Amino acid sequence: MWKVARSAASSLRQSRRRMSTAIPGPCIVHKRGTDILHDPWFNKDTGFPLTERDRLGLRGLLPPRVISFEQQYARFMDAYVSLEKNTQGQPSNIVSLAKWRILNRLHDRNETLYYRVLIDNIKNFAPIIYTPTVGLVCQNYSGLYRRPRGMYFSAKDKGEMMSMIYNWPSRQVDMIVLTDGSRILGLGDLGVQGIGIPIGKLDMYVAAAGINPQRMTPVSVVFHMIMFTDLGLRQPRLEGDEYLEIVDEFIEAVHARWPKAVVQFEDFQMKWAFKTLERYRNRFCMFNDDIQGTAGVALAGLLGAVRAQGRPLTDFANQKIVVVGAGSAGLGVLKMALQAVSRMTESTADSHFFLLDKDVLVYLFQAVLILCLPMLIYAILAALLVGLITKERKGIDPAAAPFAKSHGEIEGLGLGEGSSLIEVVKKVKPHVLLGLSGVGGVFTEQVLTAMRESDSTKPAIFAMSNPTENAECSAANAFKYAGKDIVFASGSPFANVDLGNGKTGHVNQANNMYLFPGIGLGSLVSGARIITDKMLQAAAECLASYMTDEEIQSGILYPSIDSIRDITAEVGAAVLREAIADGVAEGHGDVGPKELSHMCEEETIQYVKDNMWFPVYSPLVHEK
Ligand SMILES: NC(=O)c1ccc[n+]([C@@H]2O[C@H](COP(=O)([O-])OP(=O)(O)OC[C@H]3O[C@@H](n4cnc5c(N)ncnc54)[C@H](O)[C@@H]3O)[C@@H](O)[C@H]2O)c1
Ligand SMILES: O=C(O)C[C@H](O)C(=O)O
Ligand SMILES: [Mg+2]
Repeated sequence: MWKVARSAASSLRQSRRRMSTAIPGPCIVHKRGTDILHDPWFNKDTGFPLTERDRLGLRGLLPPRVISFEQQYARFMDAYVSLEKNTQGQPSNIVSLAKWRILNRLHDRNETLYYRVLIDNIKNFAPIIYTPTVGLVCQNYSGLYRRPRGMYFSAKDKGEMMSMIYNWPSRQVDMIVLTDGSRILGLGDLGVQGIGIPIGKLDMYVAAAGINPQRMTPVSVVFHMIMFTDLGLRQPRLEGDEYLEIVDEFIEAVHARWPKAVVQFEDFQMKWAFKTLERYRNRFCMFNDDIQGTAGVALAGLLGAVRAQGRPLTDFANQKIVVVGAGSAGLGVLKMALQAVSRMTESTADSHFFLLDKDVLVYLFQAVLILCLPMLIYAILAALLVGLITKERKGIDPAAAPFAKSHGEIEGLGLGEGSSLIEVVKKVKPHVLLGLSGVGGVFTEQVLTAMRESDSTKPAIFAMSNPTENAECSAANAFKYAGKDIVFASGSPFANVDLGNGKTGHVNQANNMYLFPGIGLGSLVSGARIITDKMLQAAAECLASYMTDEEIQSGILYPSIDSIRDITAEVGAAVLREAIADGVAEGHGDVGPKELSHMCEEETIQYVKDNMWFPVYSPLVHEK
């Protein structure tokens, strides 16, 4: 609480500095009177100057005293601090939802003020508007729903999408985050309630990348029934071609109206995540955040873990990495890691990656077991059937096949098909243990303790699953059982750990939030036709090189989220430069591809920064 109050004061000082340099241009508005007050984009609440009140027909509709932006800001922060005080001691879910509600009410009322407090206090507010609270919000979305935000497409809209797209009020849209709600964080299929995720991701786009909120759309495409959803259709999910036809129709409609919009696919279940990525990536400017954004963030962290051991980056090829969870994120990470190895050694034969997941047989047993056995027995049996993926495994997903171990590769270690996690860790002695399974606590005390025998001087534990309770282990347990010399990263935020003797176990947040805003922004301002592997690689390398050796030595692999706009500007510029080098940049607005290609590195960063929107009250000019 105290931290928020203190940072509010300093944020306000920073805000003033920024305001004094920025002269906001006028904003054309086609409405008057209460219509303006009810539009969060234009509304300034009590902040409308008297002359503007006269011009826009607002005189008498507001209390007479004009309250400055700074005062409004301070009042909001005071209310937030009071809420923290008043909810002290209450269960954390209740407190988090209360904080989300107060922010959401401001979002619904006055976007300029909302985004300013978000930008200035991103470290405190990211865990509320984004992971982990956003997961809780999605689970409770039907009850929390007050007013629409974003667009919704369902199976009933087949054949109508082209006209529906024109229902969106903004003429220009730059950024779309799309979900089908089928794999929301580690929480499963939440259907239409998953819309909370695109909303949270787009809030991060505004905060980190300065995407103008009037030029973005959160979208839910949902084609199914789910028991606890009040807001969705009560129908089975579409499958096969029927599903793809709908997504095809949606993406064609988007492209027809906004051909330069970047579309981010988010939280699709694995089969559709890969399928849609392959289907659209060479035709549209799109990417899948869970596969590609996560991969870049993980790779940056893994390279940091190599540096933390005092080894050259090329040693990455020798790192033994155990990945738990062969889903969209886990496979995305391994694919990018393998590309990095092949760049370093010109061969992938020597990579030392071990992948564990459920055997498909589990899925066959699942239905029977759930019906016949109590959940505890089911959980134990399911855990027993999770293990090392080898070429012996039947029905292996084609995307996982390149990482399946051959008998020859593992027999010397005494491992085989389905070897358990504890066996693998004990025998491989990995440098890195990385979880993207969505299952909380799979890095048990025994598994973490076995990491003490790692061949690394600084074993790395990445518990990347979200939200917090789905993390493979907590930060405290990681340091307690795996030792004080580990480097630790998690997808959801954990507090740093007090190691005693005045030492701190640093907690890194290995979350794709460090990359997706820069990938989206760099693609947008380069006018990229498509998003290539090299652009994604450039993003990851940029993030990896952001940290100093000193920081890395103290276990800090990622920058503080406080500097997310600067990071995003650099990542965006790296993506832009690679888009030019890769021949996919078509230019943005008045800036053509030739002009872009003549910019030096600093100029690209400045150009990206210049394209970032910053929330200030603009003078409103009424036009009929
Ligand atoms: N930190 C980040 O930036 C980030 C990014 C993407 C995804 N995630 C998180 O990672 C998790 C997985 O996401 P995904 O998109 O890969 O989901 P997914 O459903 O595609 O994959 C999860 C995989 O884990 C496997 N699995 C389940 N239980 C397991 C167990 N006990 N041991 C080993 N494997 C097991 C599943 O069979 C599946 O293959 C989610 O919790 C998600 O929130 C985090
Ligand atoms: O949403 C996040 O926090 C990261 C990631 O995209 C996820 O699906 O968990
Ligand atoms: Mg995601």
